[in-house]
This record gives sequence, structure tokens and C-alpha cells, in this order.
Amino acid sequence: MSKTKLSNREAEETEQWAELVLPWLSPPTLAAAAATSRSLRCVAAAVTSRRAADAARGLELHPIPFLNPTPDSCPYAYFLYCRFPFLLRPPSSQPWGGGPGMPVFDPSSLAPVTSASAGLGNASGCRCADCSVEAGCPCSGSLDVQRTGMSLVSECGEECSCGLGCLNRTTQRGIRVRLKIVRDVKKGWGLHADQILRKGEFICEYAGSAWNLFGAGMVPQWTVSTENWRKGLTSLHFQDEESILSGLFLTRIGTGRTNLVPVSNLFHLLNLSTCERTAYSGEFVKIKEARRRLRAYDELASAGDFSHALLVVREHLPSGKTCMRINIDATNIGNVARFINHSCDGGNLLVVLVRNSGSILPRLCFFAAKDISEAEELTFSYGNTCARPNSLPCFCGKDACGGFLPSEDT
Ligand SMILES: C[S@@+](CC[C@H](N)C(=O)[O-])C[C@H]1O[C@@H](n2cnc3c(N)ncnc32)[C@H](O)[C@@H]1O
Repeated sequence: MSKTKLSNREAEETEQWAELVLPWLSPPTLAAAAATSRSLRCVAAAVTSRRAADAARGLELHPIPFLNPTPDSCPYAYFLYCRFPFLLRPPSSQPWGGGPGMPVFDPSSLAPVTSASAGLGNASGCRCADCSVEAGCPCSGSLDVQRTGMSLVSECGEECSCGLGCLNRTTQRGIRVRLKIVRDVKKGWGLHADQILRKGEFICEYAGSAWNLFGAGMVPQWTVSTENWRKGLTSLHFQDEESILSGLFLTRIGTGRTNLVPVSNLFHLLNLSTCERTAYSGEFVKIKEARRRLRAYDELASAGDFSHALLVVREHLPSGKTCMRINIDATNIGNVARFINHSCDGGNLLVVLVRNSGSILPRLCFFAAKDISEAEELTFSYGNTCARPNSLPCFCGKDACGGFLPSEDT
């Protein structure tokens, strides 16, 4: 488009139009629009500063700003924001930096999948007045898995009669603490505290897309008849070469309704003495797409300034064997957890797998592993360091640094 001189009225109309359209554009398209006229340049500058002022697009309690003290003048990182992980096909654009009157992105449309919504039978929920372990709520409890160092916590879910105000839903209310995203010359963007954080405080979860990992028709329509259930063992099996083994067990918890839960939760429930019987094994998570993406991301990263945020989470049996692998990709759509950098000393965040009652997938959540001072960078360990041909250098700066970032063996 060539530059043209607009009358005052035309300029005003162009700005009104631009206020509606520009917030939806990706950075390169926004820059191209800004280059066409003074009016568009003004609106684009305003959009850029709103983007830099809040990575969360107004969807969290407090704004989460980008700060760049480095010589590069990159004002923000572009991605679509979702507060929770989701399995649906993500939207391709989002009104980030929109002014008043802009259509509002509906984060509830990306609610985490539950066993009921995935056709996996009834999900059970509690009907407690007090959802605490002490009061015997079947959804409450936690378990440390020794071999993996990862803790498991269960919370009330969609089928429970309690609401979001329930004390056993700590991780379901979004980010409540003040955070900021700060650029580092070597590591790129990183998530920092913007207030003192107390040990044990919930920080955020790792939200991103898992939708592509259940290809069309891959979410199994498993049903088990009540008769079979009464008889005891009902074992359905389903396998294809793109899947990995995952254990799912039927359990009956407090309410007497059938519930489908992964193996780790089964042990969790057993510990709480609420499981009556078990009977299931199957497999359902597709990893081919995750592998394809990891290879593509590695190539982009080795070619230049690119960071991906595809996280592979493994749930383990007490034996240490992996029983479920979940791939959460926050590279294009996710929340601010995508900015958490790796630290070889384990960092200051505790990684906890949280399962909402009735939900198929556990959610990966971060809690403060110790008291954290204001402005301290938030980090965790991405995994064991083991140099591979595609390993990137690590700049965590810790004495324990192994020199390389942990990478998934694709
Ligand atoms: C989940 S992202 C973290 C946010 C990222 N720094 C950014 O700018 O978007 C993971 C990427 O961050 C970078 N990174 C994370 N921790 C690092 C570290 N300790 N040293 C060097 N780079 C790191 C690597 O490029 C890695 O692939």
C-alpha cells in the first residue's frame, strides 16, 4: 500500500477502523499496516504498548507486563492467551490489545476436557459441604511420587456440587499473584515474581494445546456396562502404533458412580481408601504429532532466535514406569508459564500434577518451592540434562549447571 495524505476526517475514520482491526493482527502484519499511514502508525503504537503492558490480555487478575532491559528493542512476545489447557482446535486470532467495545475472547470455551465431555462415561463429583481431606472429601488429597519427585494433588471438578469458591480448587481460579516477563540477553524472555511469594503458594499452571494429540476419532468412546462392572474385572484394550501405553482404571469413589481415572490417581485413591475395585487398561495419547513438532522446533531453534514451549509430561507408576505421556504445546497458544526458563539446580518452583475430579488429563501446576523475593526469576528443571545432538546451551548460571538444556529424545 502506498502512503497517502488523508484529510482530518478521513484520518479519524481510519483510526476508528484501525482500532477495530489492528488488535487482531500478528506483529509482522501490524508493522506492515503501521508503515502505510500516520494514523495507522499511531494506532499500531497504541496496540503495541497495550500488548507489552499485559501478556495475559486482561484475562488474569493482574496484568502481566513485558519488560525488556536488553539492547534489542523487542517489546513483547506474540502468542494467543488461554488460561487453561484445552483439547479443542484453538482459535487462530485473538483481540489482544483491543480497546473498549472489542469482542471479548471467551476463555471458558477452552475449558479442560472432562471424561464426561469426551464420552468416557460418567464422571463422579462430590457433594460435600466441606471439601477437605479432614472432612473426608473424596476429591481431596495429595501424594508424593518418590521416584519422579513430582507431587500429585487432586481437586474438586466440574461434576462436584461445590463452586469455584471451594477451598479444594486452588489452581482453578487462574493466576492470583503479580508476575512480570523480563527479557535476558541469553535466555530470551523469562517469568519473574513481581511480589514476594510464599513457599507453597500457587503460581500458575502450564496451559497450552493438547488438541492435536487426540487426532480425530482418537478419543476413545469407552463404555462399560453396569453388569460387567458388578462382575468385577472389565478389561478393554485398544492400541495403535502411534499411541503409547497408558493405564486407565475404573474406580468407584464416594458417590458410588463410576469414574475413569489414570493409574497414578488410582494409587492416590487407594491411599485414601476410597477405591472399591479396578478394571481397565487402554491407551490413548498420540505422540506422533508431538514428535513431528519437536523436530521442527529444534530445527528452527538451531537456525536462530526461536524458543518453543512444548512440554512433555510423564505420569509414573510407583514402579517408576511411565504410564501416561501428555504433550502440552504452548508455543502458539498458552499462558505465561511458557516463559518459565530452565534451571539445572531444580529452580524455585515445585511442579505438581493436579487432577480435577472427573477430568481425563492431569494439569501441570507450579507452586513456590520456597519463599521467593520480589523480582526473582521463576524457574524449574526441564528434566535431566543429557547432551544430544540437538541440545541447546544452558545459561542458568547455577553451580550445578550441566551446560546443556534437557531435551526430549525424539
Ligand atoms: C519454555 S521456553 C522459555 C521462554 C523463552 N526463554 C522465551 O523467550 O520464550 C524454553 C526456551 O527458553 C530458552 N531457555 C530456557 N531456559 C534456558 C536456560 N537455562 N538457558 C538458555 N536458554 C534457556 C530456550 O530457548 C528454550 O528452548
